[in-house]
Amino acid sequence: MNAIASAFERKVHVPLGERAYDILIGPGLIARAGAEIASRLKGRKAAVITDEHVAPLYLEALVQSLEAAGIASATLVLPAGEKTKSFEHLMTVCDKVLEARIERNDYVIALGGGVIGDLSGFAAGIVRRGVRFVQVPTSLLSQVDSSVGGKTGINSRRGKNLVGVFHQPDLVLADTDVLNSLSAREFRAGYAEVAKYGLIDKPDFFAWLEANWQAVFAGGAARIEAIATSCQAKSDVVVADERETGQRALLNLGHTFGHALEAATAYDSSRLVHGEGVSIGMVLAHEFSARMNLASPDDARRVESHLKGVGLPTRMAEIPGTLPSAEVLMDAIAQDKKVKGGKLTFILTRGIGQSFVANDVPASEVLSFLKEKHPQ
Ligand SMILES: NC(=O)c1ccc[n+]([C@@H]2O[C@H](COP(=O)([O-])OP(=O)(O)OC[C@H]3O[C@@H](n4cnc5c(N)ncnc54)[C@H](O)[C@@H]3O)[C@@H](O)[C@H]2O)c1
Ligand SMILES: O=C(O)C(=O)C[C@@H](O)[C@H](O)[C@H](O)COP(=O)(O)O
Ligand SMILES: [Zn+2]
Repeated sequence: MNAIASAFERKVHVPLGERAYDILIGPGLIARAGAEIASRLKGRKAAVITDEHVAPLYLEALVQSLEAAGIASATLVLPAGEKTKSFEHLMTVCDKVLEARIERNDYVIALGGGVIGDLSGFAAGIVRRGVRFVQVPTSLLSQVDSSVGGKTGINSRRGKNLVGVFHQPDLVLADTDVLNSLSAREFRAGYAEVAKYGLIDKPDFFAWLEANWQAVFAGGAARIEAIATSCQAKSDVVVADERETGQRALLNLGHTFGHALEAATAYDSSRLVHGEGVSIGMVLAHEFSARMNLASPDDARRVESHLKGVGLPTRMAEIPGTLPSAEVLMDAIAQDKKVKGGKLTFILTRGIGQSFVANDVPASEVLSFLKEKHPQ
């Protein structure tokens, strides 16, 4: 059992009382996963859930590392892509966890991106009314966002992430080596959520990204720095408002529009992936804020210029295929979990790094804005 950390490793602690946990970020963590889990937690059985892209690359190494630490594992390999966040696959995961006789102190381990993390975390939250959960995030998006904070769930045909529970992980192991096998498109999609933290309330981080994004894409110290800064930013927000009764909604910057676009493309990852929807959504949120005279249009131009510069889509017109009408997009927005008393909540901004939660946003303003921006 080798539990020696790399000199580059970073740790972010999420201080949530009895639900507190560590996020370890750095190279070589899959090989050390068994040792890290066994040194912190008691269970000796795991159900490892992964997808068909990640399994051939990293499943065996994880299973061996668990075995070396005395943790026996059952494995389940699911299809890759957003459509896997479904009731059908939730049943398959729950059944695998029960078949493997995972007890409450044993683990569900999610090895993969946010799709596998959200789905497996949901299963871990409901099987036996909650078993332990370890995240081994393998996409940039899952390392900077979805593995942290305990939001789990699946999509419904009525909208994105509409069925789920809060279930915090017990440990997050973000092995930065595995990002080298991620496609350029998926790396960019994850980067949208990194930029999001700057745009919420860290203007200096956004400026740092504008200057250093090429180093972040290249790997090495700048990448680890960006991941650790993102995890710390997310942890701070989650600790202040774990169940999104208020300020956690800031993490939804760009998501009200983005989620409507994901639903409008029927969660077809070949047309739009989550981070791309967030990129387009963040530009729309900045433009809408300018239209409401809350922010300067220059800020929206700056956001678009950076996201476009790294190769992300920033306009609805860039989504392949035909989009439904602005009215249909509004229907999806009406299902958003932030809606209160039928009134829309949006994350708007007064400028770069000055986002705020706006309740009671007039639906008529949003509709006419969407009609203006709609490509067809
Ligand atoms: N729970 C949360 O707080 C939260 C936060 C943000 C996003 N999300 C959710 O996360 C999902 C998006 O996550 P994602 O972008 O990771 O998508 P994903 O899980 O679909 O992963 C993206 C693609 O990359 C592949 N992949 C993952 N790691 C790889 C690796 N190391 N090498 C090669 N291929 C790899 C996957 O197989 C998949 O094809 C969405 O469903 C979104 O709603 C949840
Ligand atoms: O953790 C959060 O809170 C977030 O909003 C993070 C988002 O990046 C993420 O996409 C989340 O799944 C969206 O949550 P939802 O409640 O809008 O479904
Ligand atoms: Zn997101």
